[in-house]
Amino acid sequence: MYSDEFTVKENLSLSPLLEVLADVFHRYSKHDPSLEQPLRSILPINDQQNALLNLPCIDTQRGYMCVKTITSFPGILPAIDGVVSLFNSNNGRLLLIADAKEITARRTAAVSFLATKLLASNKLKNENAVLTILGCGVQGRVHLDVFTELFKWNKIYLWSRNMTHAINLQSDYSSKLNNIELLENLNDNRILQSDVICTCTASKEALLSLHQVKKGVHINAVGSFRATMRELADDLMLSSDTTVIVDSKESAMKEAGEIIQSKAEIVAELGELIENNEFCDGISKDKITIFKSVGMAIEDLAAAIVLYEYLQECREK
Ligand SMILES: NC(=O)C1=CN([C@@H]2O[C@H](COP(=O)(O)OP(=O)(O)OC[C@H]3O[C@@H](n4cnc5c(N)ncnc54)[C@H](OP(=O)(O)O)[C@@H]3O)[C@@H](O)[C@H]2O)C=CC1
Ligand SMILES: O=C(O)C1=NCCCC1
Repeated sequence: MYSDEFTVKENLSLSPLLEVLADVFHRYSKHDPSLEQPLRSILPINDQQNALLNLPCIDTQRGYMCVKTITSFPGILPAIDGVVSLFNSNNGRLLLIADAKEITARRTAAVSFLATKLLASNKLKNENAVLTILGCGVQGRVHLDVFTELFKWNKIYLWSRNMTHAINLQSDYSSKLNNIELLENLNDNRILQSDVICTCTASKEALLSLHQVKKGVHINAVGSFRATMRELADDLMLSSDTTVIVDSKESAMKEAGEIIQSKAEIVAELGELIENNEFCDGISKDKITIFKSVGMAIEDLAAAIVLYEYLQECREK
């Protein structure tokens, strides 16, 4: 079975995806032996900027194995291209090949939302909550999509290095959302109003420092996945007001520029927060929470399972 970009978009529902993501993140952080995920390989190509990535994992509890093979060519659109392959872990049969662009986009934004729910649930109870998205490429767009499908924000601010990209995104949403405003630069004081910020850029220099955000803000830092990339400044990473959570400690220490360069302490993995209300409730409202993701194979596995099982159900009807 092959699912193209359009099929993935139409059939990968967020609600079951969030459930399966929570389960695999929880089991990953518990070192559940039925879930195996080695470190992914990132093979740089010539100039060190482009890369071939391979992300495998096996989930014998659910009976699936998954491998995503993608290229990352920042600057050539789409920057990410490739496929996700899902197999049966009991008999080795290939079950599904799906477009990796759409799976990567949606599962990454869904993970950011899951982190926001766990670390900033108080913000999602506030009807005046403000969302800011930095970077209006594929990830910025899908973060806007997912974050507005799952929550009603009072105000949304968009910024992109190339302002036209932010204008285009605002305009594409104009029939659905009339509360989007543009930020012309990152010194704009309106960033200080943000309750949740998603940084979705391929930047190599910090875009956000401590003085640009308010106490109690939650940040999903999505963009960096190399030691040389970063979106957040050292003072933000190292402040005594900041709690840093990552998707995987092993991956973050190898791939997350902010963590490697600042040497910030990682307080926990996202999976450790699931079913741990004590930890989440214990984070003071004044704490800045940062969820730094680099991306993991189990996220693609979760998306491929949800998609495959839904498509099977449709076939059987
Ligand atoms: N954590 C995870 O799981 C995942 C992380 N990623 C990473 O997220 C980032 C965004 O991916 P994606 O949206 O697919 O890529 P796109 O190529 O679609 O978009 C790139 C974005 O980065 C911005 N950008 C690039 N360079 C700079 C810079 N020096 N300063 C500020 N902004 C910059 C661009 O701004 P503009 O267009 O306005 O110039 C654009 O908004 C990438 O680094 C990607 O590798 C991707 C998938 C999963
Ligand atoms: O997890 C992924 O998939 C990716 N992570 C970093 C950038 C490329 C895609």
